Amino acid sequence: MVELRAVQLRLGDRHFAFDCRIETGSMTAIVGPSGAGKSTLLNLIAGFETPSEGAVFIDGQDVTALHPAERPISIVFQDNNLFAHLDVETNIALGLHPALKLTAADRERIAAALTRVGLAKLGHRKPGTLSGGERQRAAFARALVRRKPVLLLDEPFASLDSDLRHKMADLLKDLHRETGQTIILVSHNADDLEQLGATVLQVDGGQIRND
Ligand SMILES: Nc1ncnc2c1ncn2[C@@H]1O[C@H](COP(=O)(O)OP(=O)(O)OP(=O)(O)O)[C@@H](O)[C@H]1O
Repeated sequence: MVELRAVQLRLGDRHFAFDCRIETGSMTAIVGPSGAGKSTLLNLIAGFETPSEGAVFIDGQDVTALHPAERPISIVFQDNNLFAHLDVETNIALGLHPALKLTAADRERIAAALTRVGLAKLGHRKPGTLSGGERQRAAFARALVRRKPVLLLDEPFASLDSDLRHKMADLLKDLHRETGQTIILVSHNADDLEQLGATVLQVDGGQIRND
């Protein structure tokens, strides 16, 4: 499970205090008003923010001092963090092996992930030549090949039209069923959450709301 134990964090004049458990294998949606602290909660789990007090555990391991790359997670963020100078395929390959030493099986996995997100023909394009939705799908494909125990997504469907939103939500559901990963996402969209059947974690004023 993913656990935040008495975590405290200050960013500017904002104070965050999180204490919660997210069950292993669950699909959990972090919801709440703008500025509530949803992305901050995700950043604490990912390791982009470090608590001033308390600890973050993932599957029983204290990861509080670990760099994001050392944590058993993959991430899809709003800005989809793709490298602009590398083509889509290479961006995805980096999710598998930072040194890019790919086997034939790795290449097959990359091709399969691209096909699954509907980008089979765009593997050789640079992110700058793709639409926002295509970039988001490429970031999703990278998370697909990594297969870490925890998948974090911040507004993963934000720049997709409603048709594609549905398809990607279905894909996420299939992935969840197949891999049993713990999936934690931030979403503002009630339709997406209903479609995903996600367990809801309410954040407000920098804390978890328990009602
Ligand atoms: N580095 C920072 N320095 C100062 N304030 C920050 C910093 N990072 C975030 N904040 C503030 O903390 C609050 C929570 O931010 P966060 O991004 O977690 O909210 P959110 O719930 O994800 O909001 P949204 O739905 O609008 O994306 C916001 O008021 C934000 O301005």
